[in-house]
Amino acid sequence: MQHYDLDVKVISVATSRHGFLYREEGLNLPALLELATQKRPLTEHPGVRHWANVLEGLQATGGDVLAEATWTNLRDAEPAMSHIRAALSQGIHVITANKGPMALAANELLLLAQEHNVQLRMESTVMAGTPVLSTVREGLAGARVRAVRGILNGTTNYILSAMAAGRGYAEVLKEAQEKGYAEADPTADVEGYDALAKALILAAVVFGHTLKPDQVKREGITGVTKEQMQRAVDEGKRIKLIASIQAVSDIGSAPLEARVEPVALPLSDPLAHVEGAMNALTFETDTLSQVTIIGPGAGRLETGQGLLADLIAVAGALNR
Ligand SMILES: NC(=O)C1=CN([C@@H]2O[C@H](COP(=O)(O)OP(=O)(O)OC[C@H]3O[C@@H](n4cnc5c(N)ncnc54)[C@H](OP(=O)(O)O)[C@@H]3O)[C@@H](O)[C@H]2O)C=CC1
Ligand SMILES: N[C@@H](CC=O)C(=O)O
Repeated sequence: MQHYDLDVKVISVATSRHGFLYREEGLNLPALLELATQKRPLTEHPGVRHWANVLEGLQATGGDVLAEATWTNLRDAEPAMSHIRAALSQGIHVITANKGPMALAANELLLLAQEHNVQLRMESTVMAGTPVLSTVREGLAGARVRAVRGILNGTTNYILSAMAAGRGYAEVLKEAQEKGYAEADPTADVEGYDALAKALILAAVVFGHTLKPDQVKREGITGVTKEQMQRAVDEGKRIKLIASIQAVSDIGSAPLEARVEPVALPLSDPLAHVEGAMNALTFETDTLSQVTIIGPGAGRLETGQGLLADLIAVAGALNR
């Protein structure tokens, strides 16, 4: 991190099986990874304090930044919601890849961050490390976004791309899970809930609106048959899971119309050519017409990139 003049010390690590570990002088990450690989308790790391309960550990210790990457829960966003609320209330900056709290309560949590004078950043929640949210926040500052439309789930795009090449659904889903693209429960991917969550996050970040999950029309890809895929290919089309949001009128705070559904796209549509775990999002703006961002939408390294960019942004603000 020399390039950024940044010296990062990881003082806590928490997981559901190992609880919350803390060492003020910093943890030895290669040693922790080695323990995890050997399926040994992380408490074997020398000199750590330990809490079985993550929230108790967090409240008893502290730090500058919490990186929240527990599993995404789109029903009530727990346990991440409690972790994020606790950290922000303690004056700790939060960076997160977790879609649950951002989909259900982005505006409320951003307000909480503001009240405590800390940052809440969430780049990885939409298109993993591909910089969509920072583009909206910084690159498109001042432009009016009228609509967004794109491919927001890597797992389903990976499955649909392979099915278009003649492969079977179940085999490819297993592959997407092995590659770390799918959610802990892949129903969230294939039934369109993950793309819906990202649409809710975009509604909050791009349009400043809080949409509820039942305000988004949702259809996943489990109903897409091999025959439909083949027919689309024969007609020069590709079936993609498309998420779209648009303001219903041009007036400032107009309500939004949002949907997630499989669509047969003609090859003249750039989204038809987005393959595998790649994602893409087109912003319809008043000043630049269309701006499209294409990049990896899933994967552990790709998600880590988004968290790293958020961490560097938080550190940059701390150093000013
Ligand atoms: N993978 C991807 O492509 C992307 C993922 N994301 C999001 O990033 C997050 C992490 O993804 P991924 O690493 O793939 O997910 P995993 O399901 O592989 O890991 C989730 C982690 O959360 C830990 N955990 C669960 N409950 C708790 C708890 N109560 N307290 C502390 N830790 C807990 C688990 O601990 P343990 O190991 O002990 O079970 C596990 O280490 C998810 O929210 C996901 O939706 C976002 C964009 C892309
Ligand atoms: N399961 C998600 C991971 C990233 O958000 C996906 O497949 O896109």
